[in-house]
Amino acid sequence: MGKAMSMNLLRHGFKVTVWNRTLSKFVFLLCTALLSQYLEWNLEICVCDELVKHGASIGETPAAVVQKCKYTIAMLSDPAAALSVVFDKDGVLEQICNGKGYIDMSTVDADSSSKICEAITSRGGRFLEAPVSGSKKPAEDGQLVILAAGDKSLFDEILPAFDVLGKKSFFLGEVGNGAKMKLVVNMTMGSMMNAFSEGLTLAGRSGLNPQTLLDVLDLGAIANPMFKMKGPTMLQNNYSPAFPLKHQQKDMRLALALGDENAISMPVAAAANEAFKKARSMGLGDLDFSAVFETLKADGHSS
Ligand SMILES: NC(=O)C1=CN([C@@H]2O[C@H](COP(=O)(O)OP(=O)(O)OC[C@H]3O[C@@H](n4cnc5c(N)ncnc54)[C@H](OP(=O)(O)O)[C@@H]3O)[C@@H](O)[C@H]2O)C=CC1
Ligand SMILES: O=CC(=O)O
Repeated sequence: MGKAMSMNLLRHGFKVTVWNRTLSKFVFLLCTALLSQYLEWNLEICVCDELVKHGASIGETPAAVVQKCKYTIAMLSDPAAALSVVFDKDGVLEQICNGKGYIDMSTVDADSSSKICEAITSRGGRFLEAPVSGSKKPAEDGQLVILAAGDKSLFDEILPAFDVLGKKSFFLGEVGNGAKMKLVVNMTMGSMMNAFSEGLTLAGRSGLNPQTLLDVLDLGAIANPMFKMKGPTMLQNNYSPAFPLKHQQKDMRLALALGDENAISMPVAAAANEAFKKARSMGLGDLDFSAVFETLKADGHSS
């Protein structure tokens, strides 16, 4: 996601400095690779190297990026990564100060976002959480839906960048609201994906053509872009990752924790989370979240 979003900003004339944890790993590995000739290490340069070809500069650490830039955008896997990039050595806090803005677009829980906000603002910086809805393709096409909350003045200043990254930016008020909105959306999406997988499996096992099911669904009241896009690839057992399953399971887990805090019973989401956990235990975590379909195949045929 970070790569697609950076590429988009570059295409639209923004000056971009990038940092990725793997790049620092690569710098170290390259020296060793000269001796050991492990070719796969050369692949590791891709994430940032391609961006550099399109005009990006490289920051050696998160702190170096913040030092150089007025606005820093983070797009990281989960709460642990988001916290680490801010609080750890060479992290954002070492350079954030008055006049600088930090925008975290990762999907995290409201508590982690609030912790980051407090740390940034206590050093004089401004903070916005801005998780996004939409996957790799919408990120490449600048069609994300941005769910921002926090510092309104920072939101207004960063809007030209959001307008490039997304098709619509919502400002949802105080920090935490963007994180919560994103988790509610992905909890719904994850539950839908499981119902869809069960429908495809039931159709196939009961003697119907699953392709015909896709056509029927697409003409009715529950037609939606996700079924339309994922259905055909799922029927081909193609789970090339757009939204990694491990991240969908993380979002289910965080949404269930939000339900817990608010005493909301969510049996459907809880069952969906179990299915995603099962998929992870089957080694499918790095595939697209639609690979949860495979958990039903693993159950075997009934007579
Ligand atoms: N893919 C999608 O369709 C969408 C994803 N999202 C959300 O966006 C975020 C990013 O998703 P996506 O790009 O798909 O995920 P990826 O797994 O492709 O990328 C995760 C990034 O986080 C970095 N990272 C992980 N742990 C750490 C750490 N401890 N310290 C520093 N960096 C770390 C990784 O670095 P490294 O390369 O070194 O591993 C990588 O750059 C997630 O929160 C996800 O839920 C939101 C909408 C859509
Ligand atoms: O978070 C994933 C998405 O597709 O949105």
